[in-house]
Amino acid sequence: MENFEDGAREHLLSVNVNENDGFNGSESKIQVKNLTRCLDKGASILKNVSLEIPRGKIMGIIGPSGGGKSTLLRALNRLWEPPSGTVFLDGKDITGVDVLELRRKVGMLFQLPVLFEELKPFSKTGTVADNIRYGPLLKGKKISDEQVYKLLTFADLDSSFFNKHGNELSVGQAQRVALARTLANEPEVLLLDEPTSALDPISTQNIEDVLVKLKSKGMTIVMVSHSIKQIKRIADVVCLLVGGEIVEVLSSEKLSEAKHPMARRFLDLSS
Ligand SMILES: Nc1ncnc2c1ncn2[C@@H]1O[C@H](COP(=O)(O)OP(=O)(O)OP(=O)(O)O)[C@@H](O)[C@H]1O
Repeated sequence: MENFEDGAREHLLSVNVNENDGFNGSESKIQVKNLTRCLDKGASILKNVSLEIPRGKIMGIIGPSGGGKSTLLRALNRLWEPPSGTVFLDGKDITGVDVLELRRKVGMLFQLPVLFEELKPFSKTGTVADNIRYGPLLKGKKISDEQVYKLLTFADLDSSFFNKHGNELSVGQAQRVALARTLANEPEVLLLDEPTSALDPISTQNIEDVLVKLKSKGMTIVMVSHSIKQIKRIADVVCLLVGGEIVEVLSSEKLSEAKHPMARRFLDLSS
């Protein structure tokens, strides 16, 4: 953590590690129990999915297209509203938690970053700094310039980005700003839906490095990726989702030992 100075470290650690919450490192941060999503026409996107997402680790979610990966991820911060009694954060049913509070705790980064041009009622300019400040301002907290610089540094962006606008950034830079903006909310969990699929290898590595740093601070990370290589590089645990069902959960070193025929086929064709 050479670049991340004390203030910002405290800023993140204060929310990521809570010694008194009754869990230890080996227990689940998120539990999914018998989660099903059916479409109006009767088809199921998710079929009775149960999953333990370990605290302070990176879990990769992989599987063929249309298998329900994004739907599962979106259920974890109620971008899709799961039925009550199916998703728990620190043992608490997330459908009983205020949705904005939940989304601060469980932040999400998408495949293509979108920076806000106008941030009513706080700013009309929509600079990188304005974007980073937006989440905390919504709950009445103004973060200082110094904290913004520290979040930029943490996301591997130098201070020249502070006053830039979204249209001056590459997709990779915008993705790192989006990450800094999410981190300004001090999330405990980070959900990522193919966050590097639009990025070049160097930008991809920058994002992966930041994710590994966040994990080392105790953050729980859940990442959907189509890259088996990426999953092997950074994930601790891998969940294989095929046709709306979890067919295997393995440590990433044991991915090649997956037994389910569809999972095997997917892995063979992807490697
Ligand atoms: N709101 C919706 N209404 C109708 N069908 C939906 C909806 N959301 C998802 N689906 C369908 O559910 C299935 C699973 O979608 P989902 O995006 O979760 O899969 P995925 O594994 O993330 O796919 P990909 O890897 O292609 O992104 C797909 O067939 C999709 O078309």
